[in-house]
Amino acid sequence: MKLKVLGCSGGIGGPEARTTAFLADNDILIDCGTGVGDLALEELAAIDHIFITHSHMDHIVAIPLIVDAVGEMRGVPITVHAIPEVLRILRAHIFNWLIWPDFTAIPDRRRPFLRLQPIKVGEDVRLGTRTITPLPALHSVPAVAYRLDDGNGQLVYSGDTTYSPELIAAINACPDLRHLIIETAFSDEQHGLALAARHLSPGMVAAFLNEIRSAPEVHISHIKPGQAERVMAQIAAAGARLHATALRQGQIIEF
Ligand SMILES: Nc1ncnc2c1ncn2[C@@H]1O[C@@H]2COP(=O)(O)O[C@H]2[C@H]1O
Repeated sequence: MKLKVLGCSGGIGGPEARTTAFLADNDILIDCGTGVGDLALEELAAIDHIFITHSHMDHIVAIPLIVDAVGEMRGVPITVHAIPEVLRILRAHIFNWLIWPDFTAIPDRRRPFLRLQPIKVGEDVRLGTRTITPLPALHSVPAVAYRLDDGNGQLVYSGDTTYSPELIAAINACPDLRHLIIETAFSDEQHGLALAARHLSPGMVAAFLNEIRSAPEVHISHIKPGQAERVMAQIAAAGARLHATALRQGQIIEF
């Protein structure tokens, strides 16, 4: 599988700071932040599936815009996969005819532009040779991480999470973990905010990484704008067993 980082910043602020979205091959999005806005219309029209970690704006903002942009061009709906709590929030607060039209009923309910598909933690979703599995995460709103597997080892993406023994256990259950994309939203000076907003700080991510029993490449994502150097230096200084590098917008991970 080929994963292209369209955005991996914890916020906006110039062309290098797009919010989270990963393009898997050419037809699957994992999260749907502002990074999606850089795709051409033809690339947007090729997206059949969108997997969402949680309902926060920086991870969902492009869903309504994609559906409107390419709905007419496609013969089949775009399917948004998420846990039921997240789908309820999208229905109530986004596709409610007030913030955005309800594209699950456009042009009509039998052949809509958008389909909302509930998923469950631990249950595989198979798309051809690819398997995508939601894993437990712990954030300020209901959230999941994802495991991606195309038969050549696994990649785990944490989504937004604070320290989670359940996620650590799920990561340690991966038989051949090649890549771990893990968030570190805030610096150690903002540890209190990291706890309040249920994110990770460098000290917490080092403790998290020390619990991982395999040896994946570790990529740090979701650093808040302007904090990248400080956060990466603090992670290095924490001396975790696993070395970590900052995930870059535009980076391609193949596994
Ligand atoms: N007390 C708070 N709880 C949660 N989020 C907060 C709080 N104060 C500020 N925020 C910000 O609101 C943001 C919402 O998206 P994030 O979870 O990425 O990161 C969060 C923080 O940057």
